Amino acid sequence: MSPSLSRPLRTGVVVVAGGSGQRLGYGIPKARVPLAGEPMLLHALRAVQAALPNAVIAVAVPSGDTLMRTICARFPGEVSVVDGGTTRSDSVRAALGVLPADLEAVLVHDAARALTPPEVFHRVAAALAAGADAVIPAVPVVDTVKDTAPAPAAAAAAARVVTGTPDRSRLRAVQTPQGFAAALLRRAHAAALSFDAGTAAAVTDDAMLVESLGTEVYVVEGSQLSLKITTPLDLVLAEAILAGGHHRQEN
Ligand SMILES: Nc1ccn([C@@H]2O[C@H](COP(=O)(O)OP(=O)(O)OP(=O)(O)O)[C@@H](O)[C@H]2O)c(=O)n1
Ligand SMILES: C[C@](O)(CO)[C@H](O)COP(=O)(O)O
Repeated sequence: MSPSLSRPLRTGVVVVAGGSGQRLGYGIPKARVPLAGEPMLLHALRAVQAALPNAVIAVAVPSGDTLMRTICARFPGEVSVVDGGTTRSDSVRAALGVLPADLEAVLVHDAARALTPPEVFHRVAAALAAGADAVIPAVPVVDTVKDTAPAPAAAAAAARVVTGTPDRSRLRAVQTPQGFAAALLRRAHAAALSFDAGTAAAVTDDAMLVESLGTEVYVVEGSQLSLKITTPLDLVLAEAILAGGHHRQEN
């Protein structure tokens, strides 16, 4: 923990939009896929700007994607744009590189979480201002979750076998924006440059990098509205949320 400050922190927001959206299967980068008639990235940028109007924004887009750069250039607000990388972490690192060096806090947000309510950004920012160095939003896991392993060859009818049932009350499904003391996040991403390919591929969020430095990561309440649009069904849900005006009512 850092000392609590009674003023807002100088904050940057990285929006990662550099993925290809294989699981959505539109054949174009996911952040360009229309949601209620507008690219997902535009929804995400509006959410960031509405929640944190003074934040400096950097967006990682797929390398060479001029359409995504045009979306950012037309956005009413200053947005730096950078080519993303092969992995999500590479994209975060690239965007961090174009944010001002004197920021105190950086939030990292997925463009794919286009409907994140302002309250979630505010909870993360408030925890950082109160002295936390790493903060993630999360929601309780509602399914029963099993640990599994490949099934023995004799069990030909099933591919996997259950090895345990974690206590669900302790589990959380993690979302973005994830917020960090800026220097800590830069250090964590610099350290990740020395990971071997397997370790790097297993990194799915920024908190993992900070955890590997031994820093405590705090959890604040996320939102069901902050779903990550990953599959076609997620897109149907996001369209329904917008059509029904549900995005204006948190949780
Ligand atoms: N090399 C990458 C991979 C992902 N992302 C971003 O990270 C967020 C979370 O990734 P995910 O939703 O998994 O997006 P994709 O990688 O595009 O999806 P898929 O795995 O289905 O291809 C998205 O906003 C995505 O654009 C990125 O900036 N650069
Ligand atoms: C960062 C993240 O959105 C937190 O839920 C998630 O881990 C991104 O990774 P994914 O593999 O693209 O789901």
